[in-house]
This record gives sequence, C-alpha cells and structure tokens, in this order.
Amino acid sequence: MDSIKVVGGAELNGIIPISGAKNAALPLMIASLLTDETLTLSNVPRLRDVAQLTQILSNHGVDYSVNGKRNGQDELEGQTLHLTAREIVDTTAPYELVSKMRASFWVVGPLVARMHEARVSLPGGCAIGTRPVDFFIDGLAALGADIEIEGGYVVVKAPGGLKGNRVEFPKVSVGATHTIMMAATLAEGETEIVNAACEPEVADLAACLNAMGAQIEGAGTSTIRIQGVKRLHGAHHAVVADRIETGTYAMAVAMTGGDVLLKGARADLLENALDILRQTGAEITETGEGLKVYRNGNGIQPVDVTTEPFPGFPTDLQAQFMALMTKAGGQSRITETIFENRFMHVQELARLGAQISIDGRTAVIDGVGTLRGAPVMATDLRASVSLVIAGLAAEGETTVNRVYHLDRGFERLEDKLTRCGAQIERVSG
Ligand SMILES: CC(=O)N[C@H]1[C@@H](OP(=O)(O)OP(=O)(O)OC[C@H]2O[C@@H](n3ccc(=O)[nH]c3=O)[C@H](O)[C@@H]2O)O[C@H](CO)[C@@H](O)[C@@H]1O
Ligand SMILES: C=C(OP(=O)(O)O)C(=O)O
Repeated sequence: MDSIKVVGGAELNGIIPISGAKNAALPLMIASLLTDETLTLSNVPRLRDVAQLTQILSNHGVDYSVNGKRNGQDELEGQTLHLTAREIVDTTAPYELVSKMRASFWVVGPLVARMHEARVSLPGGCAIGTRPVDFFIDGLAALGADIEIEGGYVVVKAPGGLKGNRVEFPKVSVGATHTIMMAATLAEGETEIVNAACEPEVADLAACLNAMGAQIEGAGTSTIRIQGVKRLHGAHHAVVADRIETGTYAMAVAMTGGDVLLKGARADLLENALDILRQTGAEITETGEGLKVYRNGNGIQPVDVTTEPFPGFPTDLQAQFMALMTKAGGQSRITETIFENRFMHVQELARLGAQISIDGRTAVIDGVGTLRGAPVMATDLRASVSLVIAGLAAEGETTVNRVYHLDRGFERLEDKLTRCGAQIERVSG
C-alpha cells in the first residue's frame, strides 16, 4: 500500500487550485438516477470515491463518459462527467460496492422515487462513529414507503409511488437531507423537510435538481419545500468548490507559514472556520481569484473550537485544526459534537510529539514548540491529511502510511503541495 513521505520545515508559497467538492459531486452524480436524460457535471474532482460511485451507478444501468482536458500550462481542470440512466436495470446496490463508501447509500432515494423499489446494503465510509441510517428510513417511511431490513440490506417498497409529506429530522443530517430531497422531487404533492442540513453541498444539489426540472425552495436553510413533479430532465451543472480542501490548505499555510492563493476558493462557504483561523494569527483575504492565506513567522494563537453543522465549524476540518493547535503557544480545546469517534488522529499526532489528552468529546491540546517527524498511520480521510499537515510543520521526515484514505478526498495532494515548496512524495508500496 502507498505511503506519503514528508520532510517538514518548508514554508508554503504559491498557488493551489481548489477542486470541485467531493461531498457535492457524490450526491450530484447520484441525482443522475432520477432522469432518463443525460446529466452533465463539470468540475468533478478526480478521486477514488468518484470512481467508486461510477461503478455503483453503472451497476444500476447508468452509462457514463469522462472528458478531462488540460487547462493552461500547469493546472488540470476538473473532469466533466456525462451520466445517463436511460433505464434502471437493477435496483439493488450490493454490499461489495456500498460498504466502501457512505454516500453510495444515498442511491436509495432516487431509486425508490423512480422505480418505486430499492434494495441497498447498509453503508460503509470513514470509521468515525456508528453512523446509523434511521433518519433515512423514517424519512422514506413518512413519504409512504414500506421498509424492512433483511440480511444487511435496507429493502424499500412504494408500489404506488412516494407521497409528499412533512419530514422532520431529530438531528441535522447531510446525507438524509440529500436523500429525502432527491426522493421528494418525484413524489406526489409537497414535501417539507424540517431541520434540514444547511451545508452548501445541499444547496448545490438543489440547484442542480432545479435545473433538471425539480421544484425545490429553501435549500441552504433549515426548511426545504419540494413540490413533486412527474419527471426530471437532463441538465448541466458545475460542482461547487471544495470548502474542506480550502480549509485544509489554509490550515497548512497557517501552520508552516507562507503565502498561498487558494484559487477558486469561496469564503462564503467557510466563514466560521476562516474567522477561527484569523484568530490563530493567519491573515486571510478575498481576492477576485480566490482566497489568499498568509502567515508570517509569529506564533500560532491557541483558539477553542466546537464542531457544528453548517454554518458552524465543520467536523471535516476538526483533525486539521487539531494539527495546527499542536504548535500553538498555549492550550486549546476542540470539542467534536457530530461524530462520537472522530479523534483517531490524536494518538498518531502524539507520535510527532503533540501533547493531547481526551476528556469525553473534548480534546485538550497543549501546544509544543517543535514537532518531530515519525512514521504514522492514516486512519480516515481527514485524519490522514491532518498528519500530512503536521508532517509539513515537523522537523525531519514523517511517513504517513495507509494513504488510500487520502485518495478518496484530496485530488493531486502531493502535486499541489510540491508546487508550493513542500517536500512531499508518494512512495509506492
Ligand atoms: C459524503 C459526505 O457528504 N459526507 C459528509 C456527511 O456525512 P453524513 O451525511 O454521513 O453525515 P450526517 O450529517 O448524516 O451525520 C450527522 C450526524 O447524524 C447522525 N445520523 C445521521 C443519519 C441517520 O440516519 N442517523 C443519525 O443518527 C450521524 O451519526 C452523525 O452523528 O456529513 C458529515 C457531517 O457534516 C461529514 O462529516 C461528511 O464528510
Ligand atoms: C467523513 C467523510 O466522508 P464519508 O462521509 O464519505 O465517510 C469526509 O468526507 O470527511
């Protein structure tokens, strides 16, 4: 299995192009199941999860083609996917495919909406907590589906089609919001989703669905109203910029020092995290091209953070922020409220010399002057990149093992960092 070798100590200077968001691209690709016409998605990142999802969609009968093209001299434009689900040939999403990626479970919504039945394996994804699917089941039941769990599969039937209804989630769920919103587009009558996720990826999906002929209002707020329509048609949609990739590189610069333009990044997708980063001492400015992140040699200020649904501080940046805090000039506390087991990076950061203790859902970090390179193990996607960031700011060599997680969510990571002066390379194993 590949590993990534980082020799720390270099500042980051230059331009990092921000890719399309993985967490927007995946539900957008799944939306192709809702129509027999072609859905064209541009700015799709080249990632393992995207490739994996094309396999899952093919299994249902989706034809797809990919057009990557060079843009300028040194920058790869995101790929354009053409997805056509002329006919759904199989309404089962098998364990072998779904267990590799959480988002693949979301096919359940479009499949039931269009085919009135689906049989989808319980999902996998990052091991960051128990990650149940009860909100999906209750939401689809509210839309009139009969649901049973049989042999690890969620079996959903709605012989007369789905019927619009009020669906109130007990807790904000991005995936359940995507799924019920997609399902409701083809349901009869109106659906109201209450306590919906407000994440930008939900608004991005709604914009695409509306371009396909859906009638959705309020996406991006906590109440979404969907008026069901008889059919959806093809459309073209560009995937929104990746706010987690943006925040990750901003934190890397805040940690190593330097001056980097995050090209194509959007501040409005990340306000809270950018405010927090500014409090640590980083200077962040919006330019016509994206976001500029600058930090001079001054010390990193400790800042307390609690993860929250959007617009709060994202759980997907928690590990990266913890890496930054390991070198702060004092104590900080990071509280994780979304997933119950998302501190797997703590023991790995400790190998580099970080001082972190865990008190329930809160990690207490005592900043140290110096981190020292060491071999570490990547445990999940964002944890993996937190170790890369820490390695960039550590003295000596850090080897991050088991990096396949990184390939799920960071497009051309080594390339983007190398161009900014980092000493980082992939070692094939
Ligand atoms: C592919 C993708 O977009 N993944 C993101 C998505 O994951 P995902 O959509 O899986 O995360 P959710 O928003 O659903 O999870 C939020 C919380 O709700 C709980 N829950 C969820 C569904 C359910 O049926 N029952 C239940 O209890 C979860 O266990 C968790 O505690 O949002 C997370 C929270 O921003 C991000 O960390 C992930 O990167
Ligand atoms: C947790 C993540 O992904 P997934 O929901 O696919 O496991 C993530 O993107 O950080």
